[in-house]
Amino acid sequence: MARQKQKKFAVTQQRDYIVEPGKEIYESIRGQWREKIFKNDNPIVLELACGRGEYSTGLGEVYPDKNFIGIDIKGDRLWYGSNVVEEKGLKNVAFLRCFILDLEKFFADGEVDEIWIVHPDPRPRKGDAKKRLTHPRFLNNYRKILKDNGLVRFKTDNQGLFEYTLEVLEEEKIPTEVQTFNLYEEPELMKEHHGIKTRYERKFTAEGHNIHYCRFRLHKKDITDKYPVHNPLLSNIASN
Ligand SMILES: C[S@@+](CC[C@H](N)C(=O)[O-])C[C@H]1O[C@@H](n2cnc3c(N)ncnc32)[C@H](O)[C@@H]1O
Repeated sequence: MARQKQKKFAVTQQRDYIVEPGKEIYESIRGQWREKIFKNDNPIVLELACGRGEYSTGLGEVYPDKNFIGIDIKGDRLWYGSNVVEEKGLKNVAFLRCFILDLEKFFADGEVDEIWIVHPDPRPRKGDAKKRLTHPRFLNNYRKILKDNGLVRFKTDNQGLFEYTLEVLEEEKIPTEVQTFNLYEEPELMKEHHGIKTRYERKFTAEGHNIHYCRFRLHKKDITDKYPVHNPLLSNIASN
């Protein structure tokens, strides 16, 4: 019932900082986030698979001199996060509703300074490896929108996904700056998270899962044409 109400609210109320299908700005925002949404020149940080966007709103409060964009395909979750933005009066937090593989349609080359990937779906089936957000084809896409040497932070409760990610990074010759299988035992690394725990993290820790965390940097020189490129001028946004 509450979920239905939220969806109705989402289509009836306009919020300028939510970029979603049906809005004119949806197709013209590429390369213009600072100018059109944030009206400043500050760094842009993405939270991928953001759900309710706890990192965007939490970090947005801690770092008023950075811009945060929570990205997810599920609109009702973004609307939950947008209520937090309204309550806290945050001017540096926005949301984008799109598929993560389509990031290139919405961000220009080098427009993004940093990426957080927070508890994405683990996709444990072998045949689903291509859908994992740390599969090389996703890393390739992140390289295109990140500035050179841009930072990626990855957090998951899922040991299989974490091990898979470390394997991918090793194969791609991407060194991790830090990595831990139990973040909660690393007080220095915990500081980077500012006490923020997402809805899924609270659920997973209550079930006794450890939280895994690593960060690494991606270089433009490693962009490959091995994976199909989304051309924002050619692809149809509605065809997701
Ligand atoms: C397990 S939930 C985690 C949500 C949130 N980060 C948290 O920790 O509470 C994974 C989220 O990723 C989103 N998601 C999964 N694959 C996606 C994709 N390819 N593009 C956009 N969103 C995606 C889902 O809609 C879902 O909200």
